[in-house]
Formats: sequence, C-alpha cells, structure tokens
Amino acid sequence: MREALKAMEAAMGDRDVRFSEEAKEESLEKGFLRVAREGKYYSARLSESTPNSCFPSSTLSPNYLRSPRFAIHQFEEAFNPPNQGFMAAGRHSGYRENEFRDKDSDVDLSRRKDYYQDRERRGGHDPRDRVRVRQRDVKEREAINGAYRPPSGLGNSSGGRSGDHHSSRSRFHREAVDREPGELSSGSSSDEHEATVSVIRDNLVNNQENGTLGSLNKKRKFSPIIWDRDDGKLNSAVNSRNKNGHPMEAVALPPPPQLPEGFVPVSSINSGQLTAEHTSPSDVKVTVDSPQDQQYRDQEPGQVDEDEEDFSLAPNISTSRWADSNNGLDDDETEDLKEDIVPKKRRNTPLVNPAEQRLLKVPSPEVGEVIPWERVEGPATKSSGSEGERRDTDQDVEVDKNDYMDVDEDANGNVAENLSDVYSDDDVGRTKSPETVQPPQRFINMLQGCRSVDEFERLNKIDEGTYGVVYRAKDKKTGEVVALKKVKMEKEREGFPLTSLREINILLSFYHPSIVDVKEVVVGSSLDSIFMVMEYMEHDLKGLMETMKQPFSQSEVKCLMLQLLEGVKYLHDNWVLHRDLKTSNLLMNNRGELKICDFGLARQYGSPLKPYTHLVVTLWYRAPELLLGIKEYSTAIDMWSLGCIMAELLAKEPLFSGKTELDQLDKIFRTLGTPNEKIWPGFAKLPGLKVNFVKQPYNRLREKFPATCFSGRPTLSEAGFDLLNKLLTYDPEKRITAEAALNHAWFREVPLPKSKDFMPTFPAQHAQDRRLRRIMKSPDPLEEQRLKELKQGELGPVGLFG
Ligand SMILES: Nc1ncnc2c1ncn2[C@@H]1O[C@H](COP(=O)(O)OP(=O)(O)OP(=O)(O)O)[C@@H](O)[C@H]1O
Repeated sequence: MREALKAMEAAMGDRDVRFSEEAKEESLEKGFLRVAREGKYYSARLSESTPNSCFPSSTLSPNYLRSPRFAIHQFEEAFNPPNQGFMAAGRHSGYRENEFRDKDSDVDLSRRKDYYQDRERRGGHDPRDRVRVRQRDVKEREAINGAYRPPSGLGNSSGGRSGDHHSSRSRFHREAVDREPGELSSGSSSDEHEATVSVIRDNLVNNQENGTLGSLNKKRKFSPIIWDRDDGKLNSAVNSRNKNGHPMEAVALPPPPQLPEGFVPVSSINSGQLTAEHTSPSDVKVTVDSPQDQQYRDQEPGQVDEDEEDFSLAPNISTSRWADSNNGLDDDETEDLKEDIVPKKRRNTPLVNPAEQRLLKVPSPEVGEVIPWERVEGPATKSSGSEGERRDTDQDVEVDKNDYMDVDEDANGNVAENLSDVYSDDDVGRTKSPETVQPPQRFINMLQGCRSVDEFERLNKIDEGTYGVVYRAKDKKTGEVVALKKVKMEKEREGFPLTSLREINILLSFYHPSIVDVKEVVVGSSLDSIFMVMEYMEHDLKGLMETMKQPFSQSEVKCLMLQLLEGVKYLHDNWVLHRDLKTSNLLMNNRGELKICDFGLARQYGSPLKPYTHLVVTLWYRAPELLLGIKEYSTAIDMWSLGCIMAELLAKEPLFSGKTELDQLDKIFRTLGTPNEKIWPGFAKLPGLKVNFVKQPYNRLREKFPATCFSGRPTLSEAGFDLLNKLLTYDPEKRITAEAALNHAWFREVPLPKSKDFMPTFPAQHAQDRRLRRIMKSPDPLEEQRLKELKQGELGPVGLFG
C-alpha cells in the first residue's frame, strides 16, 4: 500500500499533489485519498481496505494508478461548463474560472475521521463490520440450508423454505389489511388468460411434484442499496439536468471481478490474471431461498397466507464498496458531490493480454499530447471494434443500396474475427481467446479540442428521445457511418444537462461489446450543441420485433440474453445501474450483436447518496419495488427489466403493458400472484401499498409460456422458465443476479444459444424515424407524453442536425 501511495504520488506528480504522512496513514486505513485542487475534488480509491473490493497492493501498479490521473483529466474536461468549452480538451484554465468550491487542503480526510468517530460515539459501526456480520450470516445459513447448489441443480426441491433464513431476524406486525380477491382496483381490464382454479391447482401440484417449483439455494449477490434521505428532492434526481455540473469525484474502481466459472464473455479483453485474488462488488454472497417460482412453494393451492403477520424483517443491506468511504462525507457539499458522482474511466480488464500490456506501456497522454492509435497498437493490430466500425461503414453502403445486410458477406470478410466472438453451438462453454477485443481509440486531441459536427454529413434522423435526437450520419473524412446523438439543451437554464454528462461519461468510460460505443464528442456551431458520436446500430429490439412476423426462437433469445446479461453484469460490476432497460434501449446490428444504449438515467450506486427516485425505468419494465415506491433499490431493478425483456423477446409482445402504475402492478400481480410477507419480507411496509390490490394467490406465468403448445403461444423449457421466474422474483433480495443468470442451465441445454453469425438479419430501419413509428403503435403513456412534447414544438432550433 505504501508503495502504491508512492506510485500514486509519482503518477499525480505533475499536478503537484503531495500527501502528508498523516494522510497516508489515513489512506492506508480507509483505502481512499481525497484531494482538493483548484476548487475541485478528486478522489482516488485505493480500495484495499474498502469492503467488497479487497485486492492486494501488488495490483496497484503504476499502470493501475494511472487511472486516477486519467480520471482527473477526464472529469476536468467533462465538467468544464459549456461556456468554457465543454470537452474542449486542454482548456485547463477553464475550471479555474469556474471554481465551485475553494478548499485549500490537499487531502481531505479529517472529516472522514470525524465522521467515523462520531459514528462510533453514536453507537454506529463501521460498515465493514456489517460485511463481516453478513459473511458470518452467510456461513450460518449455508450450514442451515446445506451447501450452495448451482443453478444447474434444477429440479431440486429440497432447499430451505423461503422464510427459514429469516427466522432469526426480528419480527414485527404489519397493519391488517382486509382484501378480497379481485378487490382492486385500477379500473383496468386484465389481459390474463383465464384458467380454472382446478387447472391452476393441478399445474401447481404437478410442478411441485416435478420439483420445478422446488426451492433452490443459490448464491446471491450481496447488493448494496441506496439510502434515502429526502423525499422532497426526488424530482431533482429525475430532473437533475437542471443542475450545474458539480465538481466530480474521480474514483478508481478495482479491477473487474472473476467471470462466472467456465464462462468467457465476448468482452474478453481480460483474463483471469487477477481473478483468484480479487473480490468483485458482487462477490459477497448470501445464501437465500430461491425465487419467484418458489414463492408459492409452501403455499397450498387456494391457501392464502394466514401467517402473514408473522414475518421477518428484510435485511437492511447497506454494505458497499463505497459505503465505507462515503460515510465519511457527511456535509451537504459532499453529498452534492456524491450525488453527481460518475464512474471513472475503467476497462473491463485486468489487462493481461500482450496487446493490452503493450498499450499500458505507453505513458498516459499529457495535456496537449496526441497519441495516435498506431503508437499504441501498431497499425496491424486494430481492435475488433475498429474493424467492426469499418465493416459498419462498408455494410451501410450495402444497406443503403438494398436495405438488407448480408451476414454471409460479413462472415466471409471477417471470419476469424467473428468466429472468436460468438456463441457457437459447439462452444457453449464460451471459451475464447482473450485477445479478440481491444479497447477503442478514444484519445482526445487535447490541443484541438472537439471536432465540429460539420465534419459529418447528416443522412437521416433515426429517433428522438427525451434527452436527445439521434441521427445517422457519415464521417466525411473516413466515410464511416455513425449515430450522432444530439444532447437536448432547450430546457436547460443552468448549463449542460447532468443526465447527458452522466451518459457521456459512462459511455466514454466503459468499454464492452454489449454496451454501445461512444467514440467522441463533437460540437455544433454554438457551444451548447453537443453530439455524442456512437457506433451505428441498424435496429433497436423494440422496432425490430414490430417488423418481425415470428418471435425470436429460443436459441436466438438465448444469444440475445447472453449478450444482454454480459453487458448488465459489466455495468453492475462497475457499480452502475442502468435504470432504463427496455427493448427500445437495446440496439442490434446485422452481425447479431446486441448493445445497451441510453444511459441517461444510469448512475452509480452503492453509496449513502441523496434519495433515488423510484420514477425510473419505463413503466412496463419497472420492478414492483419501484412501483411500490421503494427508494432504496439496487441492481435488482435492472434484473426485473431483464425478465420483462426476456419474456418480450420470446412472445414478441410486452409482458406487462400497464397504462398506469396501478394498472402495471395489477397486471404483474395477476400473472405472478399477489406477493405477501412470506415471499417478500417487508412487502407490507412498502410505501405504495395503500391500495387493495387483487389477491391472486398463484403464479400463472407458466400459462403464458407453456412447455409445449400448439396454439402459437411461446414455449419455454423448464430451465428457461426457471430463469424467467428468477428474473421476475418479487423480493429484490432473492432476484437472480446477472452473474448467476449467465451461469443458468438454460444456456447450456438444447437448443443451444445461436451463434451471433447465424442470427437473422433484417432490413435496416434507418430510413424511418423509429420513435414516431413506435408511438403510433405503442400505448406506452411515457411515449405518448413525449410525443405530446414533440408536437408542442419544444425541440429548439432546426439546423442541419436539428
Ligand atoms: N448508436 C445508435 N445507433 C442506432 N440507433 C440508435 C443509437 N443510439 C440510439 N439509437 C436510437 O435512438 C433511440 C433513442 O436513443 P436514446 O434512447 O439513447 O435517446 P434518449 O433521448 O435517451 O431516449 P429515451 O427517451 O428513451 O430516454 C433508441 O431507441 C434507438 O432507436
């Protein structure tokens, strides 16, 4: 650690940062350095002593330690207010004139110390203790419930009762709520398939006998939550675009976690070099009972819980890698700062393959220094991403001609590249060379600043969302076809929209094959027109499914879900919640690649931050805990969305298409059964549970996805249904994690996931404005609202690019 600190000093030496001995001691203890320079805060997390992120100091090599420095550059540039030239690289004088806070201290650790002492006095305890307690708890539970059984143990029904592991927790009574079946409600009709009680009962009994509803012990990600403080400020979280960008905290994240056993994601620029020693954010696990499908395991058909009052408190999970450090940041100023936290530049890699090592040997770019790609990689070793981009260009010409992409041509042209990057039928173990994917070229010319949007030729408008208008455009120099997302500024009175800053930062920072790549930021004629230059994707899944006659097959859904889960796992491993996963935010190209886009609502999680709004996630994909007003939520909200998406991919129609929040809940309850304290401890206390919802005691999801069917309904195997149930588990604590889902048996059974190369291709949608077309068809109230806004002409001046 000491060496690490020295290395950090050296790495940051040009910024004239000095750490006092005392500060070093503090840092060793807390794994966190905090620096105030020129009115801005920078934080570098050493992570060793932080819960959930232990890794040995040997990994804090100078290479690793470059990242705080990178991050500082990045944040300085990103948070230069627009009038100083947003993203105008090299304008370091900019922020000096815009100092948000003027702190003299170089290392701001004393408040943290005070905070801990204060906590101590108030009987609080170090969050790390909580981890230890939890870990002990895990062991105890494992002893009670038996050893961990992986998801492949489908059909095992002998797991612990869902309530068992809560038995030792404190108990409380909920207010009695008298409800009658069908009592609700929202006034909306249900689209459920009606089935007789006896059929349902038979199904349930059969399933139980078959063991399909049996409980499984599973490892559960010990996910951190967000602590709420202030209901009144909820809207500020939603409308945070109205805020000025605060000085940001550049946070060094630890190396990525170990991949699931036997699984090598498409993104494998990493290897297992560090995995044995590292702990990921998701590595602290608890054993819990299995999810949704077992929610009614102990419930006889027709039986409504009579012991609902006798339940246990849901655990207050509040441990995160950030919690320790952040607990020390207890003044408002710091809370503000934390609220606006964005992730630092980070790659999904412990950087071990030779190409990557070469890359690391190149010193980090200095201010004003241009580092051409060739200098890093050599001209012969372009990343597959770059190749992909070039292919995009070529293909797009093809698309323009006949509106179809030819996958064979593609494969012929790039066989080697593609073959290493797919889920082939005989390669379900997903082993692949770690050298297939390289990080993209994203060095910014610090002297010249951003390029102008004039360097692109507008081809057509693709879509328009809340925060941006997306165009298809061509780079005049390279001919490459890209997507340009113009940040909407018209409603901003106080500078650059924070949501866009977050999106730009996240997308510039992250690199993963399942996350849309932002190549650069360009400026329009006025400084307030900013464009993100993204790789162009021919489709979004929502639009695509609308054009399809048949739904995706199971093997195609598997291919898509694997990519989606990999992307979401990457986000969650990097402490980012997407918070708006839906089919229109999943892009697909005609190479069978799926990429997540729209990070406007994404944010970092895991700290005791300002309250998180529950008004995230488009209604149809919104988790029940959000619909019921919970504000302490975590990665599980994204996993629910994934359940809805999986069902939609299989059925080619949304699973729960509510018109209002109540209607949405009603639809969910009618399909999955009304939750109760037994299957979801804490349910009765949820803030939104003021309405008497329909009391539907059975999980009827299987009716929508039978194992066999001749009436055209989508079929789903037992394993597939098990995964779907686990994604759609009510209790967020029991909901499956991305990592566990990736290891699910469904992906290993026949039909195996389709290779990306053999995914179907579709006519490109670029000639149409996707959103307008979608709005015409979609009853999504949010979409309708947006259409209204569009019609009201709030779009600002129209130029070449809007
Ligand atoms: N890189 C891309 N390539 C092709 N199309 C894209 C790309 N990025 C976005 N789109 C299209 O533009 C649409 C809107 O993009 P995006 O969701 O990022 O905007 P938004 O304003 O944040 O939308 P929302 O209102 O859903 O929050 C997407 O649904 C997709 O159809």
